[in-house]
Amino acid sequence: MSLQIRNLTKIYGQQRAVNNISFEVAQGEIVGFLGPNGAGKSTTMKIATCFLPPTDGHVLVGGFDVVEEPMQAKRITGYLPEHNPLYLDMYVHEYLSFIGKLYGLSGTTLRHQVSEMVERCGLTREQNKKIEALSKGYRQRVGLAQALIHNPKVLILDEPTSGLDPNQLVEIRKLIKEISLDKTVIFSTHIMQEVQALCDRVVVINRGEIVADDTVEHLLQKQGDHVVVIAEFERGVTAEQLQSLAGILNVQSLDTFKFKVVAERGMDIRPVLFRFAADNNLSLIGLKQEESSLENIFHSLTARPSVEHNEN
Ligand SMILES: Nc1ncnc2c1ncn2[C@@H]1O[C@H](COP(=O)(O)OP(=O)(O)OP(=O)(O)O)[C@@H](O)[C@H]1O
Repeated sequence: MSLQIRNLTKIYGQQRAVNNISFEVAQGEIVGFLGPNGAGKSTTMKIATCFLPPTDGHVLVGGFDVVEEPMQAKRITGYLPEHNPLYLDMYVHEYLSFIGKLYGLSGTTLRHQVSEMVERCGLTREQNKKIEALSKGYRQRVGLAQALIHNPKVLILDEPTSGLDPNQLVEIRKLIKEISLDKTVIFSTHIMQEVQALCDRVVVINRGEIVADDTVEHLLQKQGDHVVVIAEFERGVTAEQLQSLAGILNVQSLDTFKFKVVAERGMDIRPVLFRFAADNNLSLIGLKQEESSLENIFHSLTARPSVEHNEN
């Protein structure tokens, strides 16, 4: 079952938080939803899970429109909201049963689903504890277990690994990978290794607009079309001077005398910069070629200063 976002817009008061975005997550795909703080990820996810109405556009979950057919859409959707809200007074087992009942499960089916989720999410030893007594990582597991209790076909996870320690991070990622095998999954994150570890595709949103929708492999290849060098001089150089050197496509100022220099693939611009420094009697105090990485791609796609869209 797929998730389709079609020309979706959300306006809060004066602010256009999501601006006419469209993308699709196909059945069986795991898609990473990336973007800087305030880009519109949670808003999109809240609309896709029927927690917020859209201002305009449509979201279809397994073909069901979340505004026209919310009950059908919710039945096949599992949602882990940002900050993982839980009833801390409840016991793990009791809480999962409660959520299962909300989804209409009862009797043997309910008992079976609760035990299965307790086991799959590694909660066997914790199931009789109160949620308030659990560590952050185990609370996150409870959050995932509740999202999965009704065996949803579509999983929507909002920052499922935020705030976890490195060990828990690896475990929760492994768990997401396992449970995702037969599901359509979209999850938001700020961690690029996570995207590389888990995703088939990434959708990047910036200031409410989609700025990339591609496979991780493609994005890395695209960045590989250019060579990026960070050059730092001791004094007296301008971006314009560097820009005028042969073979250089673009120069971005990072600090007073520190620059990000972009050239075409296959060209080593380090000797050019070195000669420029020697000819002008300048000291070059740093010269480093950057590896292509998702971090760099994310940065270049979303680096513009955050300006809020206003409706007037
Ligand atoms: N209920 C609300 N009322 C008014 N503005 C809101 C509301 N919820 C979100 N916003 C604004 O909409 C924009 C998008 O917020 P959203 O929470 O969707 O971003 P996000 O990409 O999930 O960010 P983060 O990575 O920080 O969680 C932000 O500028 C935010 O302040």
